Amino acid sequence: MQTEVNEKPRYAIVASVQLPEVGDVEFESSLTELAELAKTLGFQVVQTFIQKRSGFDRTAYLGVGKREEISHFVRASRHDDDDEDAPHVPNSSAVEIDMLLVDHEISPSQARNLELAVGCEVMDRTMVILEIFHRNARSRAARAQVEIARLGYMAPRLREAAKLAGPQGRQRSGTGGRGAGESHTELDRRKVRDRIAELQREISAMELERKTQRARRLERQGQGLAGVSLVGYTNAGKSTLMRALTGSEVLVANKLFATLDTTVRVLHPESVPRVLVSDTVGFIKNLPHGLVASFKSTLEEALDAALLLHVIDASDPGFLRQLAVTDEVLSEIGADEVPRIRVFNKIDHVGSKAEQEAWAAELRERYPDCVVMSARRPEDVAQLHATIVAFFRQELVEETLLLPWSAQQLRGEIYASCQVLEERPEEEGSWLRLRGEPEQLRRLNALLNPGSQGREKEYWER
Ligand SMILES: Nc1nc2c(ncn2[C@@H]2O[C@H](COP(=O)(O)OP(=O)(O)OP(=O)(O)O)[C@@H](O)[C@H]2O)c(=O)[nH]1
Ligand SMILES: [Mg+2]
Repeated sequence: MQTEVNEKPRYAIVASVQLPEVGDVEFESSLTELAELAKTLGFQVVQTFIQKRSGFDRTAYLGVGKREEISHFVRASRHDDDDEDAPHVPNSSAVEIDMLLVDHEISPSQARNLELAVGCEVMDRTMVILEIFHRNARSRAARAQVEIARLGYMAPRLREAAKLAGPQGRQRSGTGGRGAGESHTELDRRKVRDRIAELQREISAMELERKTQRARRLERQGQGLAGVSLVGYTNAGKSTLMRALTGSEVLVANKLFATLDTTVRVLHPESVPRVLVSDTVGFIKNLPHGLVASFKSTLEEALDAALLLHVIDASDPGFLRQLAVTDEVLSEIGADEVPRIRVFNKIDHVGSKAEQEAWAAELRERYPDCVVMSARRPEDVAQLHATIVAFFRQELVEETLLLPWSAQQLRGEIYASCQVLEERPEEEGSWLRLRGEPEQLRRLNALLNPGSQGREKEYWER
């Protein structure tokens, strides 16, 4: 795993093209987000260059004039004294720029041309996100998934580098004398393909293991799908809520994509039926496609859930866009059918008490069944806990069952999965008046009366 060797701050500049169909608010919030993402990678953004264009420049994303402006800025930041062209750019002398971040995904050749034009490394939005995922992935499965996405992204870029380097420039691409550029590219391509296949096999094996574990867990819980998933945009507060709702120690961090694996815990204080809460990976605008695909399995837990809590940062000016992105991704992974409660979190972070109240009222009006809360207020968390429990209770039905003395091993499961409203011991066993999920009551019925009504009769007649 990558350790942060270089603690020295690194300085970056950001560039973005504003297309005519993109409004100022959306454009700005995307840039702010990119700066946050950059911060997560240890970069400090010192300058932003924007250009309004009807489309991206085909060769190098930005137009010629903007490329030159940036190139001057970068050179000036390096105090390049030999460079008589190097202009005096105000404020540029304080730090040395070593990265240009671009707020779109650009093609390998655009990236390459842009690098040559501005004189420093270029990273596009996709690469930035992939890099964060790469650093934060913890479990074997998440690491493999991220590696596949990275390889998919890097492969055409390696080819581009080799192509541009050509036979004479091979040392530039760092390949060393290993045959002609072309065959080297071929070799790389095969290596990448093989590695992806290998990773995919690993993931399949892990998935199988996970499925078995999940089945076993569900079996043990004996309660079908009483699960809640916390989903939502990155940094919305999902893990914080998970912690508050389950009393567990999951990673909470004020950085993007702190959580990359799904964790599952039991709702605490425990309820009847027991509810499992899972925390999931955060969503983001333009999630690289390789990641959407590879994280589907991580998000599968979300699809298992009977209820989704869509957590939204109510204090973020860009919350509408974030909400829409989450809705889109959920729909892409086929989660439209799962009941959903919108949870507007971080209301404590909205300004004065009066502003918080006004904003909460507005949200409640706009989204009638939503919850507005702060994960930092225990009373709000208790309220959310109650909302979750109520959701699962509304589905419950009542039934009276006989638990024969010979089937006492089921007692634990019954008490864990149903509310026992009344218990009346009789000669043949205990009569239990239960409230539980219809599915679970059917299951208990089948266990207590295996196969047929006849058996049930036997109990009576014995
Ligand atoms: N003020 C305030 N801060 C909160 C609240 N909930 C969470 N936070 C903070 O928001 C930051 C992000 O919280 P997380 O719980 O890690 O967010 P997440 O949604 O799990 O983020 P990812 O794992 O990156 O998707 C942390 O610094 C939390 O302390 C809240 O209700 N109010
Ligand atoms: Mg998290």
